[in-house]
Amino acid sequence: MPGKRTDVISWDEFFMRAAVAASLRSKDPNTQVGACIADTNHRILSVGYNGTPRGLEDDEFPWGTAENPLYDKHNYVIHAEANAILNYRGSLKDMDGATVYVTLFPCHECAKTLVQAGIGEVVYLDDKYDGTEDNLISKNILDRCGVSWRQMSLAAE
Ligand SMILES: O=c1ccn([C@H]2C[C@H](O)[C@@H](COP(=O)(O)O)O2)c(=O)[nH]1
Ligand SMILES: [Zn+2]
Repeated sequence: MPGKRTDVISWDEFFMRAAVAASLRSKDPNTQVGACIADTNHRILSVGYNGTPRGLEDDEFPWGTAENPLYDKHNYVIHAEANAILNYRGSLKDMDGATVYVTLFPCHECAKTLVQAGIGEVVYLDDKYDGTEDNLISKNILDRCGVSWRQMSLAAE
């Protein structure tokens, strides 16, 4: 009898690759973010990426930053983590203790939202805003609220 395959990808890699796949849908020319929420039974609950709110045409959208807040993408884009939570159609109870896999370390607004949704762990790929005020606040929120965070990497193909 042939043995089973053993060189399968880990759960971490599986969920992070789902987050990366979601990020490929983002229209943001500067930073594409994907998020994948997996529960404690290794089930994917939801995925999301950074994009415009439904109804706001992302082809006509000004995807840059601007001094005038009216024309700055940051004031319009829904973040990947928020989209992943909002895309979920089940009970929020399912998110208790779940892990979010994100391609970018969550901002402080997302950190608050993740905490409030019951997420227990954040696994991220990139932390390109490490050390900024927003990033420090985010880490402070996660630490104080008992949400653990760790970085992982994906092997290049
Ligand atoms: O927690 C986060 C933080 C940021 N994003 C999104 C929002 C924007 O579309 C980009 C950031 O753009 P920059 O040009 O790098 O400022 O990333 C997110 O989805 N989640
Ligand atoms: Zn955010």
